[in-house]
Amino acid sequence: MKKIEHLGVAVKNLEDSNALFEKLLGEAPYKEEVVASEGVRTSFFKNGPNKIELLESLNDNGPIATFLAKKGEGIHHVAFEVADIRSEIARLKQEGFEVLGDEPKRGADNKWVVFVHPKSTNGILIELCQEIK
Ligand SMILES: CC[C@H](C(=O)O)C(=O)SCCNC(=O)CCNC(=O)[C@H](O)C(C)(C)COP(=O)(O)OP(=O)(O)OC[C@H]1O[C@@H](n2cnc3c(N)ncnc32)[C@H](O)[C@@H]1OP(=O)(O)O
Ligand SMILES: [Co+2]
Repeated sequence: MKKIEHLGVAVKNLEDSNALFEKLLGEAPYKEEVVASEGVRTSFFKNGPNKIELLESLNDNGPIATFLAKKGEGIHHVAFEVADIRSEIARLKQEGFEVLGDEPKRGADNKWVVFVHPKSTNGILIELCQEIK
């Protein structure tokens, strides 16, 4: 793992939360992006070397909708940047982590992504991200 790539925050309303985080961070989001495969609409804020990803659900049954229904708004996942996502998938599986899927999938912000189930990581949903060159 190279660094924390972003913190994912589940929100009910992206426009309201964009305005709130713009006040908090002192700058506007640098992008908004729909990731239909995940049923999410996202916005990204840079904060020095770090990023915050806000996620609103596009449907009533996707991961963000389920999370919001159960836990309300808040930190949803921690994403790590990796150099080689496929070798990280193999390594983590070997180490006994529950990696969700054998292959990376296309995520937001021009990344290949995969997730690790929170039950194998002390309750934190982990995302691995590799830049798509
Ligand atoms: C990819 C675009 C973008 C990007 O950055 O590129 C994103 O980040 S998209 C983010 C949204 N997509 C995902 O989260 C995909 C991975 N998540 C999943 O596959 C599911 O959410 C999963 C498997 C983690 C949970 O789904 P499930 O249907 O099992 O929901 P449950 O509510 O039954 O959860 C089971 C169990 O896990 C706990 N849980 C669920 N989500 C989280 C979470 N984000 N953080 C911590 N814990 C979580 C939940 O409370 C349940 O625990 P229990 O003790 O049984 O109540
Ligand atoms: Co993310």
